[in-house]
Amino acid sequence: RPGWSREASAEAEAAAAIPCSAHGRAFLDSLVVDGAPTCECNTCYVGADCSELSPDCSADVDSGDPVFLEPYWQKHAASSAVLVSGWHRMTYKATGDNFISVELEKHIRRLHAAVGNAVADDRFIVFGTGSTQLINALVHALSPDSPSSSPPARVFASAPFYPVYELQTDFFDSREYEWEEGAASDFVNASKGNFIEFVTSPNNPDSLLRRSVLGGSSVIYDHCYYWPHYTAIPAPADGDVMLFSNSKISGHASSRFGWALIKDKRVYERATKYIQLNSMGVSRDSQLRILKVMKAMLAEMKGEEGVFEFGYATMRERWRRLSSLVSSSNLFSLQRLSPQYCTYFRKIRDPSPAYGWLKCEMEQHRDCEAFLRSEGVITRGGAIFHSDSRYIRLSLIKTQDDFELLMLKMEALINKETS
Ligand SMILES: C=C(NCc1c(COP(=O)(O)O)cnc(C)c1O)C(=O)O
Repeated sequence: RPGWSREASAEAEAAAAIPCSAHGRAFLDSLVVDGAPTCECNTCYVGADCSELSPDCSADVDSGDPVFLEPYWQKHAASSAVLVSGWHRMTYKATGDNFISVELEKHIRRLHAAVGNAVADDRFIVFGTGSTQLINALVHALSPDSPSSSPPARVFASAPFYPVYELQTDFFDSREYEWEEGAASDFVNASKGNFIEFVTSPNNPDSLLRRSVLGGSSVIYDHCYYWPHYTAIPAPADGDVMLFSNSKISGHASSRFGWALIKDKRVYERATKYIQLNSMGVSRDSQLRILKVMKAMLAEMKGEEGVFEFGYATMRERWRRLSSLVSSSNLFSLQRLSPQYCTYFRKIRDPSPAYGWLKCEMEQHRDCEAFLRSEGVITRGGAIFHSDSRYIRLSLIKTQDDFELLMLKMEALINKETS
């Protein structure tokens, strides 16, 4: 079958060549008009080629949609592309047990070793459709496995926390576990009960490095952001249960790929069974694509062209600009982050968080989300993270257009309020 890939390659190159100004792109599966994929524009940009900026359009910094890395992959087009034949891996089987690609597992372990952000050697691994699918899988795996004879596990996180932990625990509503409201300190002295604590480090929404309040073996460490673009890596994470998401590493949230590193064999077996019953593993097409992306990241590791060097430079500059603007007025304040030694970069590195955790300091702006929305900035309100409505989260990981629009609106707002 020589030359069978020529048509697929030509199709992909043609879509990539469709001009969408610097404010959009066309994909192979974009909406087709007159026989060709159409441009998908960044927020507020319109027109066939995304070249027009809509007047009075709000900056949208609500979701943690990691598109800030798109330019990196456009620059590394050749090393990150993969061409899928029509007969590629049609079987349910993968090369390893539990629907796992052996090569992808190998590369994940190489990535942790190269970055030094987690102890992976004596850990089992479970793949998930996004780390989102693993959140409830791990709660199940850490809960009592005979709910009729033991009380449900008490699941909690310290505010402000990523709301999906509670939303899933309530939604799946099992006899094995239940969500506990309240501050972690409420539980520290409680003797009874099997606790499951979520510890997000760096945390979403405030990007601070965190430790467990309870300690012990039933802590789910969510290290979704524990990578050099967002934080210093002081030492390899060494928790019994650690959750990672490729969405925030390479930016490919669309491939829905995450993994858990688990020390205890029984916990690993229960999480694996959950994934088998829930989805029979992660799409093998996604595993193939993420394998190619990981190979590309590892090939450029520590070089000028590394994804972490690119990501850090981008996020550090965004934080520098935002924090400088915010400190120029007394309307707002941001979380305090200080430079810290990073074992990956082998230097003290500046803050470069994925999110700004902004407080509206004025009494009249108590509902900070509503105030900023009225000024043309769409954010995620603090109450969603079980915090005060005086706080809002600003996503700093979207496109450069999104960040520039945010800065434009914030500058105008600060100038107006302080003139
Ligand atoms: C997209 C967003 N969060 C993703 C996320 C996830 C889910 O990521 P996945 O794309 O499902 O792997 C898990 N854990 C934390 C702490 C997260 O922040 C968000 O907060 O806007």
